[in-house]
Amino acid sequence: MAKLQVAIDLLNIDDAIALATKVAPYIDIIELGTPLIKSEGLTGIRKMKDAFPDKLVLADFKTADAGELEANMAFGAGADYITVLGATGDSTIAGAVKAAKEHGKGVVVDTIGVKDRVKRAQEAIALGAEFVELHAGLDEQAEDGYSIQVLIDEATRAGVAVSIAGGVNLSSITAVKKSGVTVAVAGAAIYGAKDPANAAKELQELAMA
Ligand SMILES: O=C(CO)[C@H](O)[C@H](O)COP(=O)(O)O
Repeated sequence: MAKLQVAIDLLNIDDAIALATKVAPYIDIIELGTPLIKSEGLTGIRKMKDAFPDKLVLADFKTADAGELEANMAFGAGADYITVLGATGDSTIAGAVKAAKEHGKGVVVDTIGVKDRVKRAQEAIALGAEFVELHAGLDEQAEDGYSIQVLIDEATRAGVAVSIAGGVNLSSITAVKKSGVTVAVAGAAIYGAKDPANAAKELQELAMA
């Protein structure tokens, strides 16, 4: 059974909260996507956590430096998780982990742009990350020949707690879940659906099957 995370890549917090209200019954983790955080800042995190105090809120900071400082900012605003780039140095991850321990929260390391995602995932878990996102970002997904299967294969051999992000949808969720992920991340498959609540419900049913 995998948890389901909705990645909200909208630009307006009121729209994001309206979407989260529709899908919350089927979702474990509400992610404020990087564009949403750049648009709305820490106030957006506060508003989302205030609206959903019983849900886990993930701030997709994609932190590249000043790990402890940025993690303190995110956790202080109410986030339960912050993302830190796997491509950055170990000390940045370690700094964010230090802040997470002080707040009783968690660090998710995002492997976007990392060549050897499995090796970096194992290193990140050793540094104290709660789980690692095996991630093909929106640009990589748009490249010719992209298939989520590469992430599914990596999850199968990672041997550590991972999520998959990058094209999780109703067609791929069963294979994603079977790969043993801790969390399946779905963005466009939910916020771009005609009926986001129904899309989230169907994804959750398959993630739990
Ligand atoms: O973090 C992200 C981009 O950097 C996206 O939220 C993540 O890739 C989700 O993608 P999708 O919409 O394909 O589910």
